[in-house]
Amino acid sequence: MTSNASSSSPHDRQRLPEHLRAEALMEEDAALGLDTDGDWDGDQLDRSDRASLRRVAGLSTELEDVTEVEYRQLRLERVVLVGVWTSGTVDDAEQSLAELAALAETAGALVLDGVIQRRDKPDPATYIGSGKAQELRDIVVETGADTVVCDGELSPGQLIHLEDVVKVKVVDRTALILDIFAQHAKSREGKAQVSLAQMQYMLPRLRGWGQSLSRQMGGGGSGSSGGGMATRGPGETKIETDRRRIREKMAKMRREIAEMKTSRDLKRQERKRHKVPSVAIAGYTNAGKSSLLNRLTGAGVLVENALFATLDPTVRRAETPSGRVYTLADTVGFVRHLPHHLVEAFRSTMEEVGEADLILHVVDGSHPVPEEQLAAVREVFRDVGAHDVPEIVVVNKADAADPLVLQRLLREEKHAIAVSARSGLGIDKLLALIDDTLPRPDVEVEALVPYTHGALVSRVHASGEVLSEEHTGEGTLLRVRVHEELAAELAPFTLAARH
Ligand SMILES: Nc1nc2c(ncn2[C@@H]2O[C@H](COP(=O)(O)OP(=O)(O)OP(=O)(O)O)[C@@H](O)[C@H]2O)c(=O)[nH]1
Ligand SMILES: [Mg+2]
Repeated sequence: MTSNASSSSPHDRQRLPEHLRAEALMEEDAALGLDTDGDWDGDQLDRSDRASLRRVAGLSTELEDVTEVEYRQLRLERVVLVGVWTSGTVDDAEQSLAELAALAETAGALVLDGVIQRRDKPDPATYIGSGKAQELRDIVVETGADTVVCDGELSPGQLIHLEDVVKVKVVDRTALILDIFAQHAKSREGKAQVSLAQMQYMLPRLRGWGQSLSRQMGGGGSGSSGGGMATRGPGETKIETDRRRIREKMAKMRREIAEMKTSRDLKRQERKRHKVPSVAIAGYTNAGKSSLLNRLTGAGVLVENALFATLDPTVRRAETPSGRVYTLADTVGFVRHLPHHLVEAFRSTMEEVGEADLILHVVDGSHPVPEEQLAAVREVFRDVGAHDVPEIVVVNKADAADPLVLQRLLREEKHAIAVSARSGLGIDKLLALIDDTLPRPDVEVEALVPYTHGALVSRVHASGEVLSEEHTGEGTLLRVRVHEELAAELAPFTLAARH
């Protein structure tokens, strides 16, 4: 925990509504004198320095037990963000950092500051370069941050070197996203997928995270504060045992995930056999996918102004205005530079998208450049073989969007529609569009089904399209459009059929 004995702990503050949180932050900043005018004397530096050293001591990240890998929480509290800006405009770089800030907040952190460093490429040793690392150390001291979050994936070596300079914990974007996923996964499968990805990420970094050990191995006789921890002699062997046990655990987890996938595949095949068309809602994180699912089906799915609120695929039954039944699946949100381990771990979940009959690609219309989100998501579509599924671009949050951005999107995207899951604007049109785009059952049948065959009539309702229905003395007179299999079952009662 931090050593700032302020009245409200950072944890209390995180649960406040956003606007209040900002106020609370300002209050505390004022109380700590952080809203400084640049006045800085040696005494202050000394004091903060001591304070921050205490923090480091409290942040032992050494693995006590292999199970910690699974349950480890980053426990981010007060963070400073740092990005390396290698290409693109300054706007791009700032947006990327703003997204990192949103990710950090989602993980429960308080963002104190963010800096961008212009470089041709990240520094191989310290990511931002040793001079900048020193400046970053100053910012860390000044703000009282306990963690630095880097906007990229750092090598184990970069993490260690940067930690050595800034003297607080350094994590990268990948670790942050993994942490959010770990907090949000609910189902057994989701949890297993996340811990597999976490272990994969941790494996080469075990030494880096066990800070004292890394110093000992690399730094020689620096005699730094970590030396007293009980990892000296047999440290190397312990790490090796840890690695082996993690590998074994990973293998076991892979098998479990494969089994869970099998049972999900069976369910999906079952739906396919019944020819129920499937629609997948996919898109960038926080675009409003779950809100749209709720709006379209009345399902009570968790909606949160947080990234990656949804991690487990939710499948709901829905009906088109013409009464055709289809399944509607909510999916994991995507984000730029989704950590490779996660794409791998969630491949099976994302493959559902590839097998859908239609994708509702939801994009946040109130974002300044929704095109970037569209492109990032399509990259993942390509990765999981979902590029040839018909797609409707659903530009959501039309209520809050810039009309010019909306116009631009609707012009650029051929199969697009603007809606607001919140206000309901455009939802009727979207429902009609889904109806038009979903594959049609292909046989039109007229049949008189006796009342003793009520179940057959229900199935026609569920998977076919009922054009007319009349209850006569002899049974239900149906004019319907159904797929071949059902047409065969209706055959005994058929009056007329045409293709
Ligand atoms: N203004 C506005 N806000 C919306 C609309 N639809 C959703 N939101 C808000 O956007 C935020 C994210 O909504 P979700 O439905 O959780 O988004 P999601 O795409 O499922 O997000 P993840 O599951 O986290 O990837 C919530 O705060 C919603 O209230 C809309 O039409 N207009
Ligand atoms: Mg969601």
